[in-house]
Amino acid sequence: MSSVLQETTVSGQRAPAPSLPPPPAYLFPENMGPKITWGQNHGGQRAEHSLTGAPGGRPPGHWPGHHPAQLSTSSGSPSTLPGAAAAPRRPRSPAPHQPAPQSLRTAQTPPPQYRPRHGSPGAPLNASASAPTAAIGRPPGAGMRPPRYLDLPARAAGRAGVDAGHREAVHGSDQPTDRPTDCPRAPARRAAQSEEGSRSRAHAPSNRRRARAAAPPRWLMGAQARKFLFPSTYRTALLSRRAPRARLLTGTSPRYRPVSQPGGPASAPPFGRPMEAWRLRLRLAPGAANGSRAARGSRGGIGALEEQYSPSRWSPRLGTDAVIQAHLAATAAGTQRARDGAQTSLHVPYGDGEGEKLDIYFPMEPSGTFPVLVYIHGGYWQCLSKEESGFMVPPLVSQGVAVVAVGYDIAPKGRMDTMVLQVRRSLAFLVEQYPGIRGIYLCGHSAGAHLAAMVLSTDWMEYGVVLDIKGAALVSGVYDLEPILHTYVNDVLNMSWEVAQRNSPMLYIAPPGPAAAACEVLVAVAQHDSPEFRRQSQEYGQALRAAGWSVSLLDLAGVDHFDIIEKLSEDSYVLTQVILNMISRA
Ligand SMILES: Nc1ccccc1C(=O)C[C@H](N)C(=O)O
Repeated sequence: MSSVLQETTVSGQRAPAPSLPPPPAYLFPENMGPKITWGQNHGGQRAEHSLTGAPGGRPPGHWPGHHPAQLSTSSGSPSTLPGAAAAPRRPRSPAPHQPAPQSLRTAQTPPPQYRPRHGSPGAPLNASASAPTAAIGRPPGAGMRPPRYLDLPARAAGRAGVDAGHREAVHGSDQPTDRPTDCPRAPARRAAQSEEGSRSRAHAPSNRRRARAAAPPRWLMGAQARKFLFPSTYRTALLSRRAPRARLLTGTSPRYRPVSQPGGPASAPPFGRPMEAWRLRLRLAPGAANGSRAARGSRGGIGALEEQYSPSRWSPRLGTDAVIQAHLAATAAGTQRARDGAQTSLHVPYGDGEGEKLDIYFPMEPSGTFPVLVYIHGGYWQCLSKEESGFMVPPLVSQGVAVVAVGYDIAPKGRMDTMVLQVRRSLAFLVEQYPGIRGIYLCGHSAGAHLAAMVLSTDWMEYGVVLDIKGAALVSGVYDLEPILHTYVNDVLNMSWEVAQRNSPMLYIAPPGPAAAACEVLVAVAQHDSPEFRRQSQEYGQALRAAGWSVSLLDLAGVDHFDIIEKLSEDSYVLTQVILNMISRA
């Protein structure tokens, strides 16, 4: 691979959309004024190899509203992925779905009139490594480094404008983006619809009635699905209702022994230990109990953690709800296109369970044997399905690679242990049933990257097969589940601390076995993933490498948590090319 260091991100500037009827502001609190993007320079990063632009020769700004694909990788050393502490976010577009004239500009610094909404995208992945507060008050012999994610307040110091961004998000004069769309197969939502569908609609506000003509009404959805899919809308309600999570978790985890609650007796720390500084950060600021946003918000503690684990809040492209809707739409449409264009075997059962099915997309010109890319979808273990998991098929099948989209039982039906087991079993099934497979490659996104990483740490003896995974692309994944316990994501997953531990690939990194010695692992993360997601990828990649795996860390510029994977539907996307390269090299 040639060695070209990227210099600048060229960005498209969107014009303000023509005036649209104003929606109730509370529906879309995240959408703010005109959108400007700016890029970042990864100079100074030790990059073994890197790519710039679209391999297909498309001009910068080819993807509507996207940066040209850029990638910098670091495969030779456990170096830090480049951050972009100086690169602020662009404010919201009033109508992101409007065609955007691409006036190109390069910018190293943000225009002064724009404040970052969530601080620094692409913040250095190791920003907290030297946080001096980390060790304060640690009891002697505890021998335990506080989890990095609890350094959020310290790291938030570099996130100028977070609070301001929140205030703006809540009180700003917002403009509509897209209507809410559905997660087409989300069981929680389906159940909610059948359960509530017969209720009278007379109580629906009239503005929602209008939206109903084209989209299922959000008030018919179950609370969990609503919260998950429309985080910005739900957030306000959530803040006023929910008990502080730190309190809910107390006692469940040895690493999370209760801290004294606000107003509680500070002089009587639980378990007779002095209170540790990092635990104190789990305390909600005074006033949290009455649900004030300022108290629970983004200044640290649980509020900051939830923000870090809400990928939609970090996208510079679209508002929180809109980016999720766009993701659901893009993945579903892409899958439909793939099914129309490829030879398939759909809904092949790999187990007895209803959800234990997989879709196979065969290569265009099948030869006797072919490599297979097994795709494991994301959706925070509670959304999406294999029905939205074929969008990356066309560029792969045209190059002689089969694709298998694995279905698994998402929460609440599926528990974490079950999901991991199901995905592992699907792999065992494949090698048993299809001896023609010439090499298995994994690709997982987000929660799917977590599951793929768990597959990497499988002892296949237990499954009675010899499984030779030749490569894995782990895209924007979560590899340590413990922080998830403290966020809304666990409301549906309901993981205990033990479950989170035994399903954290970060804690089960074994040296590659003889079969895995040649396995190449790509750990990819988006520039506009949250610092926590970026940290997780970096630390997992480094840990794998330290254990002897062959790892490439990929920091993809100009993409967020969602389009980092959506764009696998494009031949010219840099990650598509990297994956195809990985497969052809083996
Ligand atoms: N990964 C997803 C895939 C599909 C639909 C939603 C998600 C989310 O992660 C939603 C999360 N509540 C967020 O704030 O981004």
